[in-house]
Amino acid sequence: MTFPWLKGHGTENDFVLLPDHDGTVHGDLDPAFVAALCARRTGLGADGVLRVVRSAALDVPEAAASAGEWFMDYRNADGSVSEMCGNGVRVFARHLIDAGLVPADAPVVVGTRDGDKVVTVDGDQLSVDMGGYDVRGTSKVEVDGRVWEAQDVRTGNPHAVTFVDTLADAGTLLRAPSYDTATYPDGVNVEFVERVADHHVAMRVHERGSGETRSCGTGACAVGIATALADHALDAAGSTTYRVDVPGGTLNITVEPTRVVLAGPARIVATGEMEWIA
Ligand SMILES: N[C@@H](CCC[C@H](N)C(=O)O)C(=O)O
Repeated sequence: MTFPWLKGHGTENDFVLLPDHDGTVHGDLDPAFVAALCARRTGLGADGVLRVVRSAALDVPEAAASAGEWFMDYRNADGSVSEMCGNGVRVFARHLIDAGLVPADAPVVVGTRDGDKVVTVDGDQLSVDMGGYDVRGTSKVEVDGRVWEAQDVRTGNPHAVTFVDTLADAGTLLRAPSYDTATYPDGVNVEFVERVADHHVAMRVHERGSGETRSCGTGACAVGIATALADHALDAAGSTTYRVDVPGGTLNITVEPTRVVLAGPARIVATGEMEWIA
């Protein structure tokens, strides 16, 4: 059986897109198949999979509640499900526009397991209103025997944001940092943040289900929120913007009291028809 696929990325957080408009091609999307597709040496290689499916064709409550025609069925590289992917939803919207599945001149509503997200396009920048966030307490994360305090920030999915002197402190990140399983019973994405200048930071991330990646949109939002709060930077209008450099590029994060907006480039780089024979 052959089926369509695309490859895309947002600041080098890369995805295989699987158009499955009526949910008839990939069934429930087998986690083992996702992991095989994403494998860097033996598959196509990706940080995750974005299944492109009509909300009406997917039997999950968030799809039933969505006002958007299209639902981003997101999976991590190990096949696990996550609630949200900030870079993924921007790449997803890029595809919908390029493929003529939505009008190019209007905001794109995308259903996700974290609720509907609205993506707008301005030149090569795609911005997504990520909606509300939740700042909780702190816990510890550990890498190679070094322990840091981490801020618990929820941007649809769980994040532990750690400020370090230099990003090299995070070591090779070949294995997941240790974290407090009572705080994060479902696992966590861990961000390491180095200050660069006023309203400008750099980060590395170890993603739950995908390992170290070159960028993480929800993670950059969590970093923007944690840094803005640490800096008491919300201005009189209650809004501030941080530049967040990731290994794969630059994202801009606007933090407001009740929502966060993620902006950056998102590209489709290849498209084709696949026969999976592995
Ligand atoms: N890279 C994504 C986040 C993907 C989900 C994450 N690994 C999780 O399990 O929560 C992004 O751009 O936000």
